Amino acid sequence: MGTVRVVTQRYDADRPHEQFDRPRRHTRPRTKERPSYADADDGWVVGMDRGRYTLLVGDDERVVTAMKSRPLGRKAVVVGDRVRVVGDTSGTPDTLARIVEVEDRKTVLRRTADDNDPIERVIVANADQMVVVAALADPPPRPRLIDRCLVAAFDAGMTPLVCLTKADIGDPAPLVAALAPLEVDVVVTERGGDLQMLRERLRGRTSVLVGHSGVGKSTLVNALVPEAELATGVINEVSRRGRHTSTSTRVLALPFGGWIVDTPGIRSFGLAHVSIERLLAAFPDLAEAARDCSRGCQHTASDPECALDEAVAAGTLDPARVDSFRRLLASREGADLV
Ligand SMILES: Nc1nc2c(ncn2[C@@H]2O[C@H](COP(=O)(O)OP(=O)(O)OP(=O)(O)O)[C@@H](O)[C@H]2O)c(=O)[nH]1
Ligand SMILES: [Zn+2]
Repeated sequence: MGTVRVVTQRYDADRPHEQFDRPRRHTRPRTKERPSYADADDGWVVGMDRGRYTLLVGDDERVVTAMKSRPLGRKAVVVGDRVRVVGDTSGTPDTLARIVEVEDRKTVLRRTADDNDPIERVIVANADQMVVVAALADPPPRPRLIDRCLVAAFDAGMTPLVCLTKADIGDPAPLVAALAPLEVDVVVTERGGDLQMLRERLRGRTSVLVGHSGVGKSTLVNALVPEAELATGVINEVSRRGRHTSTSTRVLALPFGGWIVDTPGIRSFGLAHVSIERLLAAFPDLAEAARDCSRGCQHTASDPECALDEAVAAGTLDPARVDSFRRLLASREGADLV
């Protein structure tokens, strides 16, 4: 299993533990009906493969294999979940622990329904940043796809970061200008360039990388996590079988602190469920202005008395920002492949 190999090959052997500003587990919301497992350990799901979960358990982050326990019923356990685990959590080879509780998720990234699987499913939980990787050339950028990824990030509750690759063969200026009104952070990379800006943005966070084929995701991951390359072959082998693509999501530890969630299985996002209100909430200034809209206003350019237009006319809102928001709203329709 690729996951175990990568996760165990962490760099922290020669680094003080404190330097890893990883998400902590101290807040553990509980619901009333849940049984309390006083003796359970806290775990973090970093990989899954056919019903077996790879967890990091305890402060020493032992790599433990676990299965779902019966009380969880049909509740899904996904990569990124914070869980409570009982049984043998020593991490000794050939032992199997049991996941008894799944903590409330801070963020959820959903994969769209498709012909093989008509249900929208959570693929990653609790990531705090989505890195939208897009090439400036070869393949040419697809601005609408970037917009769709941004909608998915806002909906999931993740901070978006756009990473524009291949600046050695393409000009970032037009895309950077198009993204500016959204106030999304952008980093630009190029062949042979250093990745310091990107590292700064990844440090201490749990980031999901998304982007369609050929944009340079693997190149980035391999540069950021030297050991990742080792596992790539394993992952590709798994994905090629087709059926298991969605189970090959893995978490990679960044040598400078933080984590990358590698999701080769994401082909498109389900955005149909994203409400106008949810998207609007990601734009506090627009949300404020839209409080003056009539009930049922869809905030599009064709809504007759949208308060966003009134605020633009009054000079209190940036028209480019309103246009960009409307562009994102419109991008929810359609089903571009990532
Ligand atoms: N010119 C240039 N080429 C790059 C850059 N980054 C990656 N490439 C090339 O782009 C091609 C695709 O890169 P990958 O890293 O395999 O892209 P990917 O997004 O992982 O694609 P999949 O593996 O298909 O998902 C490779 O030939 C890379 O060498 C860059 O910054 N500049
Ligand atoms: Zn409106």
